[in-house]
Amino acid sequence: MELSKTDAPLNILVVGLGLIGGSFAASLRDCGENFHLMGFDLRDEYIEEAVSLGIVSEGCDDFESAVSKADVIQISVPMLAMPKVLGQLKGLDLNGKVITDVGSCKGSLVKAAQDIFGQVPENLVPGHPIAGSEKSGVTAAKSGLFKSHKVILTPLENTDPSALSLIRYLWQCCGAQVNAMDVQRHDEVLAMTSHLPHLLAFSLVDTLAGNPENQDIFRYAAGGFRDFTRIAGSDPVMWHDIALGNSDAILASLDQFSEGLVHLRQAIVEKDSKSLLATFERARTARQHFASMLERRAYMATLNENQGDSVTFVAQPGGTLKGELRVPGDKSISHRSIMLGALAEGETIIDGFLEGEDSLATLQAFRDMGVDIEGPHDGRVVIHGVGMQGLKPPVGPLYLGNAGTAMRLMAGLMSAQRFDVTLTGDQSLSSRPMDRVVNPLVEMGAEIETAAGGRPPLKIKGGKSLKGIDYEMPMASAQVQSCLLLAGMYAEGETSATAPGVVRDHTNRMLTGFGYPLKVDNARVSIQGGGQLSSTAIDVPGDISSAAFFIVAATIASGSDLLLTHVGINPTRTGVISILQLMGADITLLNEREVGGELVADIRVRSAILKGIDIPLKLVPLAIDEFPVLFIAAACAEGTTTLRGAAELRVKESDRIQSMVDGLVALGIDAEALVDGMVIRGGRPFCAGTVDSHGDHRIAMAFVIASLRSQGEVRILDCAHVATSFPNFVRLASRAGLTLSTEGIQA
Ligand SMILES: O=C(O)C1=C[C@@H](OP(=O)(O)O)[C@@H](O)[C@H](O)C1
Ligand SMILES: C=C(OP(=O)(O)O)C(=O)O
Repeated sequence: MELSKTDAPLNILVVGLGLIGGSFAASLRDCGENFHLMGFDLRDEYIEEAVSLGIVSEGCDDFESAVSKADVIQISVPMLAMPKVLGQLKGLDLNGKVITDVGSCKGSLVKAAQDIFGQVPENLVPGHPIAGSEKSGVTAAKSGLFKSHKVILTPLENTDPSALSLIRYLWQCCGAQVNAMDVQRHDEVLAMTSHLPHLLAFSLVDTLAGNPENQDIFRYAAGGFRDFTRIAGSDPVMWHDIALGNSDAILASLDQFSEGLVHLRQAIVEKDSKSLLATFERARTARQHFASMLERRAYMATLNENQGDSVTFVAQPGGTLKGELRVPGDKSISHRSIMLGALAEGETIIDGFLEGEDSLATLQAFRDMGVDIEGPHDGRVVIHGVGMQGLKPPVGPLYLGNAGTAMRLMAGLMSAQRFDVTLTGDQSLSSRPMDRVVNPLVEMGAEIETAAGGRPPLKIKGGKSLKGIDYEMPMASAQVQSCLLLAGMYAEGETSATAPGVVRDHTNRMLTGFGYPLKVDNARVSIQGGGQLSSTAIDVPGDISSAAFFIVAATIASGSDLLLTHVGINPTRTGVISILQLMGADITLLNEREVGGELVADIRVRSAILKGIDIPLKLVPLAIDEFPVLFIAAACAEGTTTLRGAAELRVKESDRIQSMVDGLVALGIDAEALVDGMVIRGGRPFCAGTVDSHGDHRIAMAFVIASLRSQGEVRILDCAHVATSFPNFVRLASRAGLTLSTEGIQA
């Protein structure tokens, strides 16, 4: 049924003028469309109130005549009263009308409709708005209650598509985000996310209220009690109906919860600190992960909802870098350590793990697939590996936040599992190309559905047998090569991936560390399927990509002398050092050593006068993540610096060529974008100004470094994502000698 383009209004009858029914009517009244809103309720005073508040324009006390006038009938009565209303509707002419409801349990509604009508009518669209309040009644009704809230519709196979689109449209008019879901899935999900917490709140308050000390308990109840029990003020009749209406799913989730509680109790009895800390930490990270997943944005931004993504860095001009710093763990190695540790037999202990959002997203994804992971606690993570075939199907999509590495590498692993998986990410990741991994994986026998243009989400079918391929990669990407090697562990025969040039080789090194053999022949890496991984200990060195900001900082800030300790100097990652040395930088590697298969050194940097260069093509993949800050170095160098062969920069967390050119120009630098690089004519100071990081962590940090040579304050917008790779950047930068503050929330 389409909304007609005639002047006649659409007649909408709301049956049950409580909080939800009243708010539905009020929201439609205010949306500017041509609706005639009618209200029916068994309580006359509710009808009168709804009319006098202007929530409906017609109060109806005769059900039959109200239904005869209605085009849409919205049933908003308590769950257990639904069958009665459906029974009354059965005897009436419902031709051309659309019926919908707002009940919290869809299974019982569908069953009642089946019992009453013989089969669920095609024009019945079951619905459930995920919004409410602990207040009830028509006086609590509020236009805007559903704005930006989710509404779940659970159409059946025989549901009339035009009825479904009309109901979808009405909820959209209320400002809601409408999703469709299977009836059973809806009830299971809601049992866990809504029904269980409500029952717990009711039960806790009831238990404490029965305590003889209750006066004092309630008088001194602090924030935790208030937060936890707010929903115990909800409508008892409604929750009685829900408890009985969705009893199977609720009992299952209550049992699961009770099991967790018994565990927790036991840990306290036994003074088992390890178990208590592990539970609390798992819960805390999961809470942060879910919060940002729901918002599809950075964790830090969700910590303070009022600030949204609007974290601004404010960097004051000048500064000198002195002393010693240790940057956080390597992001590439951290991702891989979780993946291989999870699939290994036995316990893998990781030290120096990067507690940044990207690697935490990988960690959470493996927890979601049933892997028991302790920590991170001061960089230590303990993974109880489940073996090559031990992952379990996750209950929902795996959310990978901002992390391209996580999505591309996991695409390889997930293509070989027995179950279906969907990989999703935030706005930035959702716009990055995935066909570079999807195409060869499909060639190996994987089945993967992407969104338009080969973008995420990736819907990966389980139960496929993969076959080894010999793949010539079109771009120098470690993510593509690693993805194919990981898939290759599960494929029949040999899988080879040849990169056009040198790419980072952490996967090769780590596979060797886990006892999985592979052949490396220059840029061609081959792996034989069917092997095993044996757990190991991993010491993650500091991330040279994070150290790069301070290497450039100490180079361009006069009088600096900085020591960066325990930094990974894997030769496939040191392009930034080679390029800066070609420009004249004073960088010395001290105390070079090998730690767990990776080279590590302390890096001493003293200020130097830089000159512009043509960046050698062969160094480009070895410095691919460091170009944002290298452009800052180039702006400080005398003469022209030219970069070519770096079109990959256009498909990182932002288009890093455009983001950097825009920012450099805004700060008075002569910079020009090329299709695959940039020309910078350097040697002048940056002027004061504001730049947009476009939510890209490396752009944000690069412009902080520019402030060392600026004539005034540099403001950098949209910096929350710095937490993806460098969670303590502001603290370390300030300690090293920059004057940096944040507006919004603390990074
Ligand atoms: O394999 C990895 O860990 C990474 C590879 C690089 O991406 P490409 O493979 O797209 O070059 C790099 O930019 C990314 O930050 C991490
Ligand atoms: C490109 C980067 O990471 P990813 O591809 O994992 O998002 C980066 O950290 O600069």
